[in-house]
Amino acid sequence: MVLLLKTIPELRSQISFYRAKELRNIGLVPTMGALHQGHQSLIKKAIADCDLVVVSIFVNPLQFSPTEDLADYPRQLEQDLQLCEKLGVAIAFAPDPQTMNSDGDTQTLTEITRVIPPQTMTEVLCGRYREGHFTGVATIVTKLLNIIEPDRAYFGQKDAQQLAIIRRLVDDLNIPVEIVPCPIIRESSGLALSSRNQYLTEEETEQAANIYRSLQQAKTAFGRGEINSQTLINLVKQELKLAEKVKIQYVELVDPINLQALGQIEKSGLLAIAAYLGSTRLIDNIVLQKRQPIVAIDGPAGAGKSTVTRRVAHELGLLYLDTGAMYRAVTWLVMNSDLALDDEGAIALLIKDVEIQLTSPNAVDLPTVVHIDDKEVTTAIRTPEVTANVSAIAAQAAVRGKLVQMQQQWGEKGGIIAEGRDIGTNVFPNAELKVFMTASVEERARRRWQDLQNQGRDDIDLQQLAQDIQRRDELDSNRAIAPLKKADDAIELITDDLTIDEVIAKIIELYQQTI
Ligand SMILES: Nc1ncnc2c1ncn2[C@@H]1O[C@H](COP(=O)(O)OP(=O)(O)OP(=O)(O)O)[C@@H](O)[C@H]1O
Ligand SMILES: CC(C)(CO)[C@@H](O)C(=O)[O-]
Ligand code: BAL
Repeated sequence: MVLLLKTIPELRSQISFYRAKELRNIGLVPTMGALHQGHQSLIKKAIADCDLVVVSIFVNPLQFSPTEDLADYPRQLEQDLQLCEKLGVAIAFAPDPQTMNSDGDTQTLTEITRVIPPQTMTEVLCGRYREGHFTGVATIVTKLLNIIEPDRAYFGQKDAQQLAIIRRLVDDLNIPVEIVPCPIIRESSGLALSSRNQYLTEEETEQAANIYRSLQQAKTAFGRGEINSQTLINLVKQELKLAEKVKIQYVELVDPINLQALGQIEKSGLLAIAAYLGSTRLIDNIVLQKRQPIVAIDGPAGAGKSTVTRRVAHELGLLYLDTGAMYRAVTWLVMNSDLALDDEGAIALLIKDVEIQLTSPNAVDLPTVVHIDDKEVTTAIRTPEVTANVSAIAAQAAVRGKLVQMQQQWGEKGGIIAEGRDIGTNVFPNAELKVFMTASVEERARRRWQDLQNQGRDDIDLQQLAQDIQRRDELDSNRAIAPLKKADDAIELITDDLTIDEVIAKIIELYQQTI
Protein backbone atom coordinates (compact mmCIF):
# COMPACT_ATOMS: atom_id res chain seq x y z
CA MET A 1 0.00 0.00 0.00
CA VAL A 2 1.39 3.41 -0.89
CA LEU A 3 1.27 5.72 2.08
CA LEU A 4 0.22 9.28 1.25
CA LEU A 5 1.90 11.80 3.55
CA LYS A 6 1.36 15.53 3.47
CA THR A 7 3.47 16.92 6.29
CA ILE A 8 7.16 16.93 7.09
CA PRO A 9 6.91 15.56 10.67
CA GLU A 10 4.80 12.60 9.44
CA LEU A 11 7.27 11.88 6.67
CA ARG A 12 10.28 12.14 8.97
CA SER A 13 8.74 9.80 11.50
CA GLN A 14 7.88 7.20 8.83
CA ILE A 15 11.40 7.37 7.44
CA SER A 16 12.96 6.84 10.87
CA PHE A 17 10.58 3.94 11.40
CA TYR A 18 11.79 2.33 8.16
CA ARG A 19 15.42 3.08 8.91
CA ALA A 20 15.01 1.35 12.28
CA LYS A 21 13.78 -1.69 10.35
CA GLU A 22 17.16 -1.82 8.59
CA LEU A 23 15.67 -0.54 5.33
CA ARG A 24 18.80 1.44 4.81
CA ASN A 25 18.70 2.13 1.15
CA ILE A 26 16.21 4.91 0.54
CA GLY A 27 15.48 6.27 -2.93
CA LEU A 28 13.80 9.58 -3.74
CA VAL A 29 12.08 10.41 -7.02
CA PRO A 30 11.19 14.12 -7.01
CA THR A 31 8.34 15.02 -9.38
CA MET A 32 5.69 17.62 -9.97
CA GLY A 33 3.06 14.91 -10.52
CA ALA A 34 0.92 14.20 -13.58
CA LEU A 35 3.00 11.08 -13.76
CA HIS A 36 3.70 9.45 -17.13
CA GLN A 37 5.98 6.73 -18.38
CA GLY A 38 9.01 9.02 -18.05
CA HIS A 39 8.40 9.28 -14.31
CA GLN A 40 7.51 5.63 -14.25
CA SER A 41 10.95 4.69 -15.54
CA LEU A 42 12.60 6.71 -12.74
CA ILE A 43 10.36 5.06 -10.16
CA LYS A 44 10.99 1.57 -11.52
CA LYS A 45 14.72 2.13 -11.43
CA ALA A 46 14.52 3.42 -7.86
CA ILE A 47 12.46 0.41 -6.81
CA ALA A 48 14.96 -1.96 -8.44
CA ASP A 49 17.88 -0.25 -6.64
CA CYS A 50 16.46 0.65 -3.21
CA ASP A 51 14.78 -0.89 -0.16
CA LEU A 52 12.29 1.94 0.14
CA VAL A 53 11.15 4.50 -2.41
CA VAL A 54 9.64 7.91 -1.75
CA VAL A 55 8.04 9.77 -4.66
CA SER A 56 7.51 13.45 -3.99
CA ILE A 57 4.70 15.19 -5.83
CA PHE A 58 4.87 18.91 -5.49
CA VAL A 59 4.16 21.63 -8.04
CA ASN A 60 6.81 23.98 -6.77
CA PRO A 61 5.69 27.62 -7.02
CA LEU A 62 9.27 28.83 -6.62
CA GLN A 63 10.32 27.54 -10.02
CA PHE A 64 7.53 29.23 -11.99
CA SER A 65 7.81 32.86 -13.06
CA PRO A 66 4.65 35.01 -12.83
CA THR A 67 3.96 34.55 -16.56
CA GLU A 68 4.30 30.76 -16.49
CA ASP A 69 1.74 27.98 -16.13
CA LEU A 70 1.72 27.45 -12.33
CA ALA A 71 -2.06 27.69 -12.06
CA ASP A 72 -2.70 25.49 -15.10
CA TYR A 73 -0.03 22.87 -14.41
CA PRO A 74 -1.79 19.46 -14.44
CA ARG A 75 -2.65 18.16 -10.97
CA GLN A 76 -4.01 14.60 -10.72
CA LEU A 77 -3.05 13.25 -7.32
CA GLU A 78 -5.54 10.39 -7.25
CA GLN A 79 -4.28 8.97 -10.55
CA ASP A 80 -0.65 9.48 -9.52
CA LEU A 81 -1.24 7.58 -6.28
CA GLN A 82 -2.74 4.67 -8.18
CA LEU A 83 0.34 4.47 -10.35
CA CYS A 84 2.64 4.67 -7.29
CA GLU A 85 0.62 1.89 -5.71
CA LYS A 86 0.89 -0.27 -8.83
CA LEU A 87 4.64 0.22 -9.03
CA GLY A 88 5.26 -0.58 -5.37
CA VAL A 89 6.19 2.88 -4.06
CA ALA A 90 6.18 2.94 -0.24
CA ILE A 91 5.55 6.64 0.35
CA ALA A 92 4.11 9.45 -1.74
CA PHE A 93 4.96 12.81 -0.24
CA ALA A 94 2.53 15.43 -1.54
CA PRO A 95 2.81 18.53 0.66
CA ASP A 96 0.85 21.76 0.29
CA PRO A 97 2.93 24.85 -0.54
CA GLN A 98 2.45 26.12 3.06
CA THR A 99 4.06 22.95 4.37
CA MET A 100 7.19 23.58 2.36
CA ASN A 101 7.54 27.10 3.78
CA SER A 102 8.64 27.24 7.40
CA ASP A 103 6.84 30.55 7.80
CA GLY A 104 3.70 28.71 6.79
CA ASP A 105 1.73 31.75 5.77
CA THR A 106 2.21 32.09 2.07
CA GLN A 107 1.24 30.17 -1.06
CA THR A 108 4.25 31.38 -2.98
CA LEU A 109 7.18 30.62 -0.64
CA THR A 110 8.57 34.04 -1.53
CA GLU A 111 10.18 34.60 1.86
CA ILE A 112 12.12 31.38 1.92
CA THR A 113 15.94 31.11 2.08
CA ARG A 114 17.20 30.34 -1.44
CA VAL A 115 19.84 28.04 -2.83
CA ILE A 116 21.35 29.85 -5.80
CA PRO A 117 23.23 27.71 -8.36
CA PRO A 118 26.36 29.14 -10.04
CA GLN A 119 25.49 31.85 -12.53
CA THR A 120 27.57 30.16 -15.26
CA MET A 121 25.14 27.24 -15.13
CA THR A 122 21.95 29.30 -15.13
CA GLU A 123 22.72 31.95 -17.75
CA VAL A 124 22.54 29.37 -20.55
CA LEU A 125 19.78 27.16 -22.02
CA CYS A 126 16.48 27.36 -20.08
CA GLY A 127 18.02 29.56 -17.36
CA ARG A 128 18.34 32.43 -19.81
CA TYR A 129 14.58 32.41 -20.42
CA ARG A 130 13.25 31.21 -17.05
CA GLU A 131 14.63 33.72 -14.59
CA GLY A 132 14.91 32.33 -11.07
CA HIS A 133 13.73 28.88 -12.22
CA PHE A 134 16.83 26.97 -11.19
CA THR A 135 17.07 28.78 -7.89
CA GLY A 136 13.53 27.56 -7.29
CA VAL A 137 14.44 24.02 -8.29
CA ALA A 138 17.69 24.00 -6.27
CA THR A 139 15.91 25.32 -3.19
CA ILE A 140 13.13 22.79 -3.26
CA VAL A 141 15.40 19.87 -4.11
CA THR A 142 17.71 20.81 -1.22
CA LYS A 143 14.71 20.85 1.10
CA LEU A 144 13.55 17.42 -0.13
CA LEU A 145 17.05 15.99 0.27
CA ASN A 146 17.28 17.39 3.80
CA ILE A 147 13.84 16.17 4.82
CA ILE A 148 14.16 12.65 3.43
CA GLU A 149 17.93 12.13 3.51
CA PRO A 150 17.76 9.57 0.70
CA ASP A 151 20.75 7.48 -0.30
CA ARG A 152 19.87 7.99 -3.96
CA ALA A 153 17.81 10.54 -5.86
CA TYR A 154 16.60 9.96 -9.42
CA PHE A 155 16.41 12.62 -12.13
CA GLY A 156 15.56 12.44 -15.83
CA GLN A 157 18.07 13.38 -18.50
CA LYS A 158 15.16 15.15 -20.20
CA ASP A 159 15.80 18.08 -17.84
CA ALA A 160 19.52 17.95 -18.56
CA GLN A 161 20.29 21.42 -17.20
CA GLN A 162 18.43 20.61 -13.99
CA LEU A 163 20.38 17.36 -13.66
CA ALA A 164 23.74 19.10 -14.15
CA ILE A 165 22.82 21.81 -11.64
CA ILE A 166 21.68 19.31 -9.03
CA ARG A 167 24.84 17.26 -9.42
CA ARG A 168 26.84 20.42 -8.84
CA LEU A 169 24.62 21.39 -5.91
CA VAL A 170 25.13 18.15 -3.98
CA ASP A 171 28.84 18.39 -4.68
CA ASP A 172 29.15 22.02 -3.62
CA LEU A 173 26.99 21.65 -0.52
CA ASN A 174 28.36 18.20 0.44
CA ILE A 175 24.96 16.57 0.50
CA PRO A 176 25.53 12.83 0.97
CA VAL A 177 23.31 11.48 -1.80
CA GLU A 178 23.98 9.71 -5.07
CA ILE A 179 22.30 11.44 -8.00
CA VAL A 180 21.14 8.82 -10.49
CA PRO A 181 20.52 10.03 -14.05
CA CYS A 182 17.81 8.25 -16.07
CA PRO A 183 17.45 8.17 -19.87
CA ILE A 184 14.73 10.07 -21.72
CA ILE A 185 11.57 8.07 -22.41
CA ARG A 186 9.89 8.88 -25.71
CA GLU A 187 6.69 8.24 -27.63
CA SER A 188 7.10 5.98 -30.65
CA SER A 189 7.20 9.18 -32.73
CA GLY A 190 10.31 10.23 -30.80
CA LEU A 191 8.52 12.96 -28.81
CA ALA A 192 9.94 13.07 -25.28
CA LEU A 193 7.24 12.36 -22.71
CA SER A 194 6.32 15.38 -20.64
CA SER A 195 3.43 16.32 -18.42
CA ARG A 196 3.07 19.38 -20.63
CA ASN A 197 2.35 17.21 -23.71
CA GLN A 198 -1.22 17.16 -22.35
CA TYR A 199 -1.59 20.78 -23.49
CA LEU A 200 -0.87 19.96 -27.15
CA THR A 201 -3.49 19.67 -29.88
CA GLU A 202 -3.32 16.67 -32.19
CA GLU A 203 -1.57 18.67 -34.88
CA GLU A 204 0.90 20.14 -32.42
CA THR A 205 1.68 16.67 -31.07
CA GLU A 206 2.43 15.51 -34.58
CA GLN A 207 4.70 18.46 -35.29
CA ALA A 208 6.40 18.20 -31.90
CA ALA A 209 7.95 14.91 -33.05
CA ASN A 210 10.13 17.02 -35.36
CA ILE A 211 12.06 18.24 -32.33
CA TYR A 212 13.63 14.85 -31.77
CA ARG A 213 13.94 14.23 -35.50
CA SER A 214 16.03 17.39 -35.80
CA LEU A 215 18.29 16.23 -32.96
CA GLN A 216 18.69 12.92 -34.75
CA GLN A 217 19.81 14.74 -37.90
CA ALA A 218 22.57 16.36 -35.90
CA LYS A 219 23.46 13.02 -34.37
CA THR A 220 23.81 11.45 -37.79
CA ALA A 221 26.06 14.29 -38.94
CA PHE A 222 28.10 13.96 -35.75
CA GLY A 223 28.39 10.22 -36.37
CA ARG A 224 29.90 11.07 -39.76
CA GLY A 225 32.49 13.26 -38.09
CA GLU A 226 30.86 16.73 -37.88
CA ILE A 227 31.96 18.27 -34.58
CA ASN A 228 31.48 21.99 -35.21
CA SER A 229 28.80 23.43 -32.91
CA GLN A 230 27.44 26.01 -35.29
CA THR A 231 27.08 23.48 -38.10
CA LEU A 232 25.28 21.03 -35.84
CA ILE A 233 23.01 23.74 -34.42
CA ASN A 234 22.22 24.98 -37.94
CA LEU A 235 21.28 21.47 -39.00
CA VAL A 236 18.72 21.32 -36.18
CA LYS A 237 17.33 24.74 -37.06
CA GLN A 238 17.17 23.85 -40.75
CA GLU A 239 15.23 20.68 -40.02
CA LEU A 240 12.83 22.49 -37.70
CA LYS A 241 12.00 25.04 -40.39
CA LEU A 242 9.99 22.22 -41.98
CA ALA A 243 7.67 22.12 -38.96
CA GLU A 244 5.96 25.49 -39.06
CA LYS A 245 4.21 25.12 -35.70
CA VAL A 246 7.48 24.57 -33.87
CA LYS A 247 8.84 27.95 -32.74
CA ILE A 248 12.40 27.58 -31.52
CA GLN A 249 13.37 29.39 -28.33
CA TYR A 250 16.94 28.14 -28.34
CA VAL A 251 19.18 25.46 -29.76
CA GLU A 252 22.49 25.28 -27.87
CA LEU A 253 25.44 22.94 -27.66
CA VAL A 254 27.15 22.91 -24.28
CA ASP A 255 29.40 20.81 -22.10
CA PRO A 256 27.08 18.28 -20.38
CA ILE A 257 28.75 18.75 -16.97
CA ASN A 258 29.45 22.48 -16.60
CA LEU A 259 27.02 23.67 -19.30
CA GLN A 260 29.52 26.01 -20.91
CA ALA A 261 29.00 26.68 -24.63
CA LEU A 262 31.19 24.59 -26.93
CA GLY A 263 32.80 25.69 -30.21
CA GLN A 264 33.25 22.08 -31.15
CA ILE A 265 32.83 18.72 -29.52
CA GLU A 266 36.08 17.36 -28.16
CA LYS A 267 34.63 14.54 -26.09
CA SER A 268 30.92 15.07 -25.55
CA GLY A 269 28.32 17.77 -26.03
CA LEU A 270 24.77 18.35 -24.84
CA LEU A 271 22.64 19.50 -27.77
CA ALA A 272 19.51 21.00 -26.24
CA ILE A 273 16.35 22.62 -27.57
CA ALA A 274 13.45 24.56 -26.14
CA ALA A 275 10.56 25.29 -28.48
CA TYR A 276 7.00 26.50 -28.33
CA LEU A 277 4.06 24.77 -29.92
CA GLY A 278 1.31 27.33 -29.52
CA SER A 279 1.65 28.39 -25.89
CA THR A 280 3.21 25.09 -24.76
CA ARG A 281 6.92 25.13 -24.12
CA LEU A 282 8.74 21.82 -24.64
CA ILE A 283 12.36 20.87 -24.08
CA ASP A 284 14.47 18.01 -25.40
CA ASN A 285 18.13 17.12 -25.84
CA ILE A 286 20.66 14.51 -26.84
CA VAL A 287 24.20 13.94 -25.70
CA LEU A 288 26.67 13.60 -28.55
CA GLN A 289 29.52 11.48 -27.36
CA LYS A 290 32.67 10.66 -29.23
CA ARG A 291 33.02 7.01 -28.72
CA GLN A 292 36.05 4.74 -28.65
CA PRO A 293 36.95 3.21 -32.00
CA ILE A 294 35.39 0.07 -33.45
CA VAL A 295 37.35 -2.42 -35.56
CA ALA A 296 35.40 -4.80 -37.83
CA ILE A 297 37.08 -7.90 -39.23
CA ASP A 298 35.10 -9.79 -41.84
CA GLY A 299 35.98 -12.56 -44.21
CA PRO A 300 35.23 -16.09 -45.30
CA ALA A 301 35.34 -19.11 -43.02
CA GLY A 302 38.77 -20.49 -42.35
CA ALA A 303 40.68 -17.23 -42.87
CA GLY A 304 41.87 -17.27 -39.23
CA LYS A 305 39.75 -14.32 -38.15
CA SER A 306 39.05 -15.36 -34.57
CA THR A 307 42.68 -16.12 -33.62
CA VAL A 308 43.84 -12.87 -35.16
CA THR A 309 41.01 -10.81 -33.68
CA ARG A 310 41.59 -12.15 -30.18
CA ARG A 311 45.26 -11.28 -30.34
CA VAL A 312 44.73 -7.86 -31.89
CA ALA A 313 42.20 -7.09 -29.12
CA HIS A 314 44.80 -8.00 -26.53
CA GLU A 315 47.54 -5.91 -28.15
CA LEU A 316 45.34 -2.83 -28.61
CA GLY A 317 43.45 -3.06 -25.30
CA LEU A 318 40.08 -3.44 -27.06
CA LEU A 319 37.29 -5.76 -25.95
CA TYR A 320 37.01 -8.75 -28.27
CA LEU A 321 33.29 -8.74 -28.95
CA ASP A 322 33.13 -12.48 -29.25
CA THR A 323 29.93 -12.84 -31.27
CA GLY A 324 30.43 -16.61 -31.44
CA ALA A 325 30.39 -16.77 -27.64
CA MET A 326 27.15 -14.77 -27.62
CA TYR A 327 25.45 -17.27 -29.93
CA ARG A 328 26.83 -20.09 -27.79
CA ALA A 329 25.47 -18.44 -24.65
CA VAL A 330 21.98 -18.23 -26.15
CA THR A 331 22.24 -21.84 -27.35
CA TRP A 332 23.25 -22.92 -23.85
CA LEU A 333 20.29 -21.01 -22.41
CA VAL A 334 17.85 -22.70 -24.80
CA MET A 335 19.34 -26.13 -24.11
CA ASN A 336 18.92 -25.54 -20.39
CA SER A 337 15.26 -24.57 -20.77
CA ASP A 338 12.35 -26.86 -21.55
CA LEU A 339 12.06 -25.49 -25.08
CA ALA A 340 12.53 -27.39 -28.29
CA LEU A 341 15.51 -26.11 -30.25
CA ASP A 342 13.29 -25.25 -33.22
CA ASP A 343 10.55 -23.47 -31.28
CA GLU A 344 11.47 -20.06 -32.67
CA GLY A 345 8.55 -18.18 -31.12
CA ALA A 346 9.22 -19.43 -27.61
CA ILE A 347 12.97 -18.90 -28.00
CA ALA A 348 12.30 -15.32 -29.07
CA LEU A 349 10.35 -14.79 -25.82
CA LEU A 350 13.00 -16.54 -23.72
CA ILE A 351 15.74 -14.20 -24.91
CA LYS A 352 13.70 -11.00 -25.02
CA ASP A 353 15.24 -9.51 -21.88
CA VAL A 354 18.34 -11.67 -21.62
CA GLU A 355 21.60 -10.00 -20.62
CA ILE A 356 24.94 -11.24 -21.86
CA GLN A 357 28.19 -9.86 -20.49
CA LEU A 358 31.55 -10.36 -22.14
CA THR A 359 34.77 -9.61 -20.29
CA SER A 360 38.31 -9.79 -21.61
CA PRO A 361 40.18 -12.76 -20.15
CA ASN A 362 43.42 -12.23 -18.24
CA ALA A 363 45.55 -13.91 -20.86
CA VAL A 364 45.36 -13.87 -24.63
CA ASP A 365 45.03 -17.63 -24.96
CA LEU A 366 42.07 -17.87 -22.56
CA PRO A 367 38.50 -17.71 -23.85
CA THR A 368 36.32 -14.60 -23.39
CA VAL A 369 34.63 -14.65 -19.98
CA VAL A 370 30.87 -14.91 -20.53
CA HIS A 371 27.96 -14.26 -18.16
CA ILE A 372 24.34 -14.79 -19.14
CA ASP A 373 21.84 -13.20 -16.76
CA ASP A 374 24.66 -12.94 -14.19
CA LYS A 375 25.57 -16.65 -14.37
CA GLU A 376 29.08 -17.41 -15.50
CA VAL A 377 29.01 -19.81 -18.46
CA THR A 378 32.52 -19.41 -19.90
CA THR A 379 33.17 -23.16 -19.89
CA ALA A 380 29.58 -24.40 -20.11
CA ILE A 381 29.04 -22.79 -23.53
CA ARG A 382 32.08 -24.48 -25.05
CA THR A 383 30.98 -28.12 -24.75
CA PRO A 384 30.56 -30.34 -27.87
CA GLU A 385 26.77 -30.42 -27.18
CA VAL A 386 26.53 -26.64 -27.50
CA THR A 387 28.83 -26.72 -30.53
CA ALA A 388 26.50 -29.20 -32.21
CA ASN A 389 23.45 -26.92 -31.82
CA VAL A 390 24.82 -23.42 -32.17
CA SER A 391 24.42 -23.00 -35.92
CA ALA A 392 20.73 -24.04 -35.82
CA ILE A 393 20.04 -21.47 -33.08
CA ALA A 394 22.11 -18.76 -34.75
CA ALA A 395 20.10 -19.19 -37.96
CA GLN A 396 16.89 -18.06 -36.24
CA ALA A 397 15.94 -14.52 -37.21
CA ALA A 398 14.82 -13.53 -33.70
CA VAL A 399 18.07 -14.73 -32.14
CA ARG A 400 20.12 -12.93 -34.69
CA GLY A 401 18.04 -9.76 -34.38
CA LYS A 402 18.41 -9.73 -30.62
CA LEU A 403 22.14 -10.38 -30.66
CA VAL A 404 22.86 -7.81 -33.35
CA GLN A 405 20.91 -5.28 -31.29
CA MET A 406 23.05 -6.15 -28.25
CA GLN A 407 26.23 -5.90 -30.27
CA GLN A 408 25.18 -2.48 -31.52
CA GLN A 409 24.57 -1.36 -27.94
CA TRP A 410 28.18 -2.28 -27.21
CA GLY A 411 29.09 -0.34 -30.29
CA GLU A 412 27.66 2.85 -28.78
CA LYS A 413 30.52 2.86 -26.30
CA GLY A 414 33.08 1.53 -28.76
CA GLY A 415 36.48 0.24 -27.75
CA ILE A 416 35.72 -3.10 -29.38
CA ILE A 417 36.87 -5.38 -32.15
CA ALA A 418 34.53 -7.95 -33.68
CA GLU A 419 34.79 -10.53 -36.42
CA GLY A 420 32.25 -12.27 -38.60
CA ARG A 421 30.67 -12.11 -42.01
CA ASP A 422 28.74 -8.85 -41.86
CA ILE A 423 30.30 -6.83 -39.03
CA GLY A 424 31.47 -3.98 -41.28
CA THR A 425 28.48 -4.10 -43.64
CA ASN A 426 25.61 -4.58 -41.24
CA VAL A 427 26.45 -4.59 -37.52
CA PHE A 428 28.88 -1.64 -37.38
CA PRO A 429 28.69 0.23 -40.68
CA ASN A 430 30.32 3.17 -38.80
CA ALA A 431 33.38 1.17 -37.70
CA GLU A 432 36.54 3.28 -37.92
CA LEU A 433 38.57 0.41 -39.34
CA LYS A 434 37.19 -2.40 -41.48
CA VAL A 435 39.37 -5.25 -42.61
CA PHE A 436 38.25 -7.95 -45.01
CA MET A 437 40.57 -10.82 -44.20
CA THR A 438 40.73 -13.55 -46.75
CA ALA A 439 42.90 -16.21 -48.35
CA SER A 440 42.52 -18.36 -51.44
CA VAL A 441 40.38 -21.47 -51.20
CA GLU A 442 43.50 -23.61 -51.66
CA GLU A 443 45.36 -21.90 -48.84
CA ARG A 444 42.42 -22.12 -46.43
CA ALA A 445 41.99 -25.81 -47.32
CA ARG A 446 45.69 -26.39 -46.73
CA ARG A 447 45.55 -24.66 -43.30
CA ARG A 448 42.50 -26.63 -42.28
CA TRP A 449 44.11 -29.85 -43.49
CA GLN A 450 47.25 -29.05 -41.46
CA ASP A 451 45.13 -28.40 -38.33
CA LEU A 452 43.41 -31.75 -38.76
CA GLN A 453 46.73 -33.52 -39.31
CA ASN A 454 47.99 -31.97 -36.08
CA GLN A 455 44.93 -33.42 -34.36
CA GLY A 456 45.94 -36.87 -35.64
CA ARG A 457 43.40 -36.99 -38.49
CA ASP A 458 45.28 -38.27 -41.52
CA ASP A 459 42.20 -39.57 -43.33
CA ILE A 460 41.18 -36.20 -44.81
CA ASP A 461 41.41 -35.49 -48.52
CA LEU A 462 42.78 -32.01 -49.29
CA GLN A 463 40.87 -31.82 -52.56
CA GLN A 464 37.60 -32.60 -50.78
CA LEU A 465 38.33 -29.96 -48.13
CA ALA A 466 38.87 -27.34 -50.84
CA GLN A 467 35.54 -28.24 -52.44
CA ASP A 468 33.77 -27.99 -49.05
CA ILE A 469 35.27 -24.57 -48.41
CA GLN A 470 34.28 -23.37 -51.87
CA ARG A 471 30.71 -24.51 -51.26
CA ARG A 472 30.64 -22.83 -47.83
CA ASP A 473 31.86 -19.56 -49.41
CA GLU A 474 29.04 -19.66 -51.94
CA LEU A 475 26.52 -20.41 -49.23
CA ASP A 476 27.81 -17.63 -46.98
CA SER A 477 27.82 -15.08 -49.80
CA ASN A 478 24.24 -15.87 -50.77
CA ARG A 479 22.55 -16.11 -47.38
CA ALA A 480 19.33 -14.14 -47.03
CA ILE A 481 20.41 -12.94 -43.58
CA ALA A 482 23.90 -11.54 -43.05
CA PRO A 483 25.57 -12.55 -46.30
CA LEU A 484 29.33 -12.44 -46.53
CA LYS A 485 30.31 -9.29 -48.41
CA LYS A 486 33.27 -6.97 -48.37
CA ALA A 487 32.19 -3.49 -47.23
CA ASP A 488 33.03 -0.81 -49.80
CA ASP A 489 35.29 0.93 -47.31
CA ALA A 490 36.98 -2.23 -45.99
CA ILE A 491 40.66 -2.87 -46.56
CA GLU A 492 41.27 -6.26 -48.11
CA LEU A 493 43.99 -8.29 -46.46
CA ILE A 494 44.99 -11.39 -48.39
CA THR A 495 46.83 -13.65 -46.01
CA ASP A 496 48.05 -16.45 -48.30
CA ASP A 497 51.68 -15.53 -47.87
CA LEU A 498 51.50 -14.11 -44.35
CA THR A 499 52.07 -15.73 -40.97
CA ILE A 500 49.59 -15.05 -38.16
CA ASP A 501 52.10 -12.68 -36.55
CA GLU A 502 52.42 -10.78 -39.81
CA VAL A 503 48.64 -10.47 -40.18
CA ILE A 504 48.36 -9.15 -36.62
CA ALA A 505 51.19 -6.66 -37.17
CA LYS A 506 49.50 -5.46 -40.36
CA ILE A 507 46.13 -4.87 -38.65
CA ILE A 508 47.80 -3.02 -35.78
CA GLU A 509 49.61 -0.86 -38.29
CA LEU A 510 46.34 -0.10 -40.10
CA TYR A 511 44.72 0.76 -36.75
CA GLN A 512 47.50 3.15 -35.86
CA GLN A 513 47.33 4.81 -39.26
CA THR A 514 43.54 5.18 -39.19
CA ILE A 515 42.91 6.16 -35.57
N1 LIG B 1 10.35 11.68 -20.84
C1 LIG B 1 11.04 11.57 -19.72
N2 LIG B 1 12.02 10.64 -19.62
C2 LIG B 1 12.74 10.52 -18.48
N3 LIG B 1 12.56 11.30 -17.41
C3 LIG B 1 11.62 12.25 -17.45
C4 LIG B 1 10.80 12.44 -18.60
N4 LIG B 1 9.97 13.44 -18.36
C5 LIG B 1 10.23 13.87 -17.12
N5 LIG B 1 11.21 13.16 -16.56
C6 LIG B 1 11.83 13.35 -15.26
O1 LIG B 1 10.89 13.23 -14.23
C7 LIG B 1 11.23 14.08 -13.15
C8 LIG B 1 10.06 14.93 -12.80
O2 LIG B 1 9.79 15.77 -13.90
P1 LIG B 1 8.48 16.64 -14.05
O3 LIG B 1 7.51 16.25 -13.02
O4 LIG B 1 8.84 18.03 -14.27
O5 LIG B 1 7.87 16.01 -15.40
P2 LIG B 1 7.86 16.56 -16.84
O6 LIG B 1 7.02 15.67 -17.64
O7 LIG B 1 9.25 16.85 -17.28
O8 LIG B 1 7.11 17.88 -16.65
P3 LIG B 1 7.19 19.14 -17.54
O9 LIG B 1 6.15 18.96 -18.53
O10 LIG B 1 6.92 20.13 -16.49
O11 LIG B 1 8.56 19.29 -18.12
C9 LIG B 1 12.42 14.91 -13.62
O12 LIG B 1 13.60 14.35 -13.10
C10 LIG B 1 12.34 14.76 -15.11
O13 LIG B 1 13.59 14.91 -15.74
C1 LIG C 1 12.95 18.30 -9.61
C2 LIG C 1 11.59 18.94 -9.49
C3 LIG C 1 10.59 17.96 -8.91
C4 LIG C 1 11.73 20.08 -8.48
O1 LIG C 1 10.51 20.72 -8.30
C5 LIG C 1 11.08 19.49 -10.83
O2 LIG C 1 11.91 20.48 -11.31
C6 LIG C 1 10.88 18.42 -11.85
O3 LIG C 1 9.83 17.82 -11.81
O4 LIG C 1 11.77 18.20 -12.70
N1 BAL D 1 12.01 20.87 -14.71
C1 BAL D 1 10.68 20.44 -15.05
C2 BAL D 1 9.65 21.24 -14.35
C3 BAL D 1 9.47 22.62 -14.86
O1 BAL D 1 9.49 22.82 -16.07
O2 BAL D 1 9.29 23.54 -14.06
